[in-house]
Amino acid sequence: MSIALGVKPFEFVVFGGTGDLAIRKLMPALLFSECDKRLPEESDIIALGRSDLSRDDYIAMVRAGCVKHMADYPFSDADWDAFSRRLSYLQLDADNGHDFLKLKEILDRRRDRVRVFYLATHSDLFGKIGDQLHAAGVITDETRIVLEKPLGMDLATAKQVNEQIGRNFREDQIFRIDHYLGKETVQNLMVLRFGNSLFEPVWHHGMIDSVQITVAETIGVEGRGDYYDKSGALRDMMQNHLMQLLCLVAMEPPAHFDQDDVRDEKLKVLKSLRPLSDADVADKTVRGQYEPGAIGGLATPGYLDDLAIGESQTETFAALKAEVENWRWTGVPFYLRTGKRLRRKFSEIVIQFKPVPHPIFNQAARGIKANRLIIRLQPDEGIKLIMTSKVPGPGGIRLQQTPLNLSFSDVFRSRSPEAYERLILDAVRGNSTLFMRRDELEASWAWIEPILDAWQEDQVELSPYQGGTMGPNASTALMARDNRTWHDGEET
Ligand SMILES: NC(=O)C1=CN([C@@H]2O[C@H](COP(=O)(O)OP(=O)(O)OC[C@H]3O[C@@H](n4cnc5c(N)ncnc54)[C@H](OP(=O)(O)O)[C@@H]3O)[C@@H](O)[C@H]2O)C=CC1
Ligand SMILES: O=C1O[C@H](COP(=O)(O)O)[C@@H](O)[C@H](O)[C@H]1O
Repeated sequence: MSIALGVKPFEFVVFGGTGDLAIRKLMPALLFSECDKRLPEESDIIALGRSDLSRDDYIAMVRAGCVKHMADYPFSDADWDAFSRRLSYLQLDADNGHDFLKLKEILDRRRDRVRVFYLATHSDLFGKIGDQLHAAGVITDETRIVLEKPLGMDLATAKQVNEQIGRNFREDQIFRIDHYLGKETVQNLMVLRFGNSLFEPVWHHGMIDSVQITVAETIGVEGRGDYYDKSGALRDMMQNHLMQLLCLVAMEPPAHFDQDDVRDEKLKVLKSLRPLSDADVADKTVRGQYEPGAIGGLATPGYLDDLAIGESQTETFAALKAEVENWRWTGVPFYLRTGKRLRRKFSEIVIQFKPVPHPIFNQAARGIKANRLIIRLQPDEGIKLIMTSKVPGPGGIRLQQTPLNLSFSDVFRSRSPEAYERLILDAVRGNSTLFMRRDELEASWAWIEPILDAWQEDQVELSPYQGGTMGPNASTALMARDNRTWHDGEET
């Protein structure tokens, strides 16, 4: 491997450098890039936080995080030495303009480098940090700002943050991250659709019955309870990751794989979503909260126990039915669900095709279903096409569902990079194809908003579910009303 193409020497400045995201994801991603020799020699990482830490303290903190979170791919001493030489720590409070002048002093020593300000803090600090960076005079032409999700808590606050950031940065300098877009399999979804001639001709309401998107987690809130209890599954996962996946499945082929064309097409999908009335929210959405249960034979606490609180109306599970109102997708429901403390960790997109128009093999009598394309995002990344085949034998024609299976780990034997590795380097490059544009983000909030409002007013009951199940009964009922069932990731 050699230095990643188009990556110029950079200063990577992480606000929230002591936080969970930085320690668990960002630093390991940068270290992975170091191990792969993708980072230019003259590039440094400056972590910022309010904690009073020496450089050595901070380096020890990052090392412990990398050892823990890169356990499957241990790094060498030489890689660690090269990486840790790049690291420094500066105590900085977003409220303190003087701290930003100290940052400026450091940055002024390396004026010619690309500057990436990565905001891994709560989004209510974004506007203030942008203003402080401007006041300190550290925003150059070659500066990018990366904004973590969720950006805002609803449409109004998202617009407000966008306005605040827009005061100091041009849109092409702003990188709104959704780490799902950096996942290899999510990018592969675009390649599957637009790099093969096979799928596009069948990718429409004439051939497709329905689409399911599931992001199931076994973990609970894992020490992020303060954040999570104000956010919930709808803001934490649905508004961003699952909506982005829906866009990638539903969008028209862009003319080019570039930042404007791809994002224009995703925006069109969001604008085509059928708006939800109060009655729709009651009928087409489900909110749940996990109770004590068991996963893989181990007892798991309930959400209230995890947070050590007596009461909360925050959802840890969300499911909904969306409809894309355009020529391609008319009449095709998109079912989306996500939740914590579910039976298994898996993320997948299931394209359910329609049955053959005229059955000659008496499929129904044999329980044979129509074709299904299962795009497995994680774990065991791959693609499975469920086909109907003849069981070998001289007797009559007996049918069986069989998978055509493409496992990425079998075919591509190299390590599959973490989403943040790709996205961080894309931000350095200034390539925002895999980041959300302002209009896209706001369109997504606008569609979700009626659900947020109705749930806030308790118009949809918060249904409990046992940890280790696949969510509340109401989620099964959402599908059953349409004579469908969730695909729980276990069939052939
Ligand atoms: N953790 C995760 O898995 C994910 C997180 N995110 C998003 O990333 C962001 C950060 O999340 P996470 O790391 O979990 O949060 P944490 O609470 O773990 O970390 C917050 C960070 O912000 C810093 N901070 C807080 N207030 C200030 C301030 N006034 N001035 C300067 N720094 C400040 C803290 O510094 P210190 O403690 O030193 O004061 C700390 O480094 C959030 O927006 C979250 O939604 C997105 C996807 C996944
Ligand atoms: O953004 C988030 O994503 C993680 C799930 O990410 P994955 O890459 O492990 O699928 C989720 O746990 C977290 O709550 C959320 O903020």
